[in-house]
Amino acid sequence: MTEPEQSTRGDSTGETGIDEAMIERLVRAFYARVRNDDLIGPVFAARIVDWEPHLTQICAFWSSVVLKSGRYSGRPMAKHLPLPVDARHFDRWLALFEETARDLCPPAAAARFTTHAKTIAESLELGIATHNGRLLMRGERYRMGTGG
Ligand code: HEM
Repeated sequence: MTEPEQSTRGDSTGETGIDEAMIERLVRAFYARVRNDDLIGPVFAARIVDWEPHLTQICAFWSSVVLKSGRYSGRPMAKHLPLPVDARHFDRWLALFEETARDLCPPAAAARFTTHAKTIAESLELGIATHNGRLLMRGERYRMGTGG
């Protein structure tokens, strides 16, 4: 009674129809495209040896974000800080994500995923810039190798 958030197995968010199965389909299709991408594929290939545990974590992450299931308890910012990525990589990541969500999900669900992805990507890009000694102004993008 007091913990409604805990019982989300197979639950869906009413208006969008998002449930755990949709999240898993989206995550698998998205990372299949990511792995084939010439810009961001190599960044993942250099760090992820075994994809199944990664995909499990990412499904738990999206379940926590969208279904509020509390299944994910990692620290995504810390994992991204050392990565050699900037605005170009985030733009590609988002373009692939948006395209995959549009291909696989009903419009309201795709919009929901994409809105969250954009906010999180923006915060990761900001964190990475700061980690590399760049303080971004509002709306400014992080470009690697452009000095302080
Ligand atoms: C430039 C774009 C991105 C690249 C190249 C990238 C790459 C990576 C890599 C290589 C890892 C594994 C790190 C490790 O285990 O040491 C990782 C983890 C993760 N990524 Fe990203 N990422 C990007 C953007 C995003 C965005 C926008 C999100 C969310 C919307 C996201 C969500 C996650 C999460 C949740 C994890 C951690 C999973 C865990 O706890 O093990 N990533 N990412």
